[in-house]
Amino acid sequence: MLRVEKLAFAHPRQTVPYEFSLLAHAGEVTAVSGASGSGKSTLLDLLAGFLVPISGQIELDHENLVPLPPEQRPLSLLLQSESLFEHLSAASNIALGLPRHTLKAEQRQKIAAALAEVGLDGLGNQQAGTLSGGQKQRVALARTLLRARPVLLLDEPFSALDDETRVVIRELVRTLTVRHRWHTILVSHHANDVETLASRRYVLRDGQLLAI
Ligand SMILES: Nc1ncnc2c1ncn2[C@@H]1O[C@H](COP(=O)(O)OP(=O)(O)OP(=O)(O)O)[C@@H](O)[C@H]1O
Repeated sequence: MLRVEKLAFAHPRQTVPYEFSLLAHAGEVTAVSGASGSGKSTLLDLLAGFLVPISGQIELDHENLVPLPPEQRPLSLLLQSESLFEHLSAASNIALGLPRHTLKAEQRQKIAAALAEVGLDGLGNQQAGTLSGGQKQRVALARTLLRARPVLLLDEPFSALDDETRVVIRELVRTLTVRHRWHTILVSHHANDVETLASRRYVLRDGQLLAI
């Protein structure tokens, strides 16, 4: 379980600090919605370690994550339009999720398995810049698979997709979350995404997360 407890933070000139508390379970999508400027990105930045809290806890299965720098935190971040290296192949982008010392044969096998799992069989050699928006999100999810980190942070991950692709990628996120027991935190303005995916929901209002 991911437990955020009274995590406090204030931006410069912010008079009343945020105080975030949240529970997210393995194998479930936990949604956070809220008005523009309510602090959703601030929450994700705190979880990812890009911002340092004043006080409070972030615990994953009782391990305190607050002292860990971003690269050592057991989480992956997936954004609206994924930052792939466009000149590299899909497979090379996915390989970035593997530890550096991984042997070539093992790399090939793991990349092929990840490509198959996200429905991109046979597209490993295609240059990332030539993939569709949905295919790019699949590549990003495949990279996340290989990173094998138990927390997935999603920041409006479906916003750049057309309606049909959105439904398919949403289902893929759900399937992978359940299969790999990820603690998936979805930040979204879209009621439909929240309705269809989330087991737990919070709304960010007046600097706090309210369970709804
Ligand atoms: N570096 C900063 N310095 C000062 N204030 C900041 C900084 N970053 C964000 N803020 C302010 O903190 C508040 C929350 O911003 P944040 O980006 O977390 O909101 P959000 O809910 O993600 O908004 P949106 O949905 O529009 O992306 C806003 O009022 C914003 O102006």
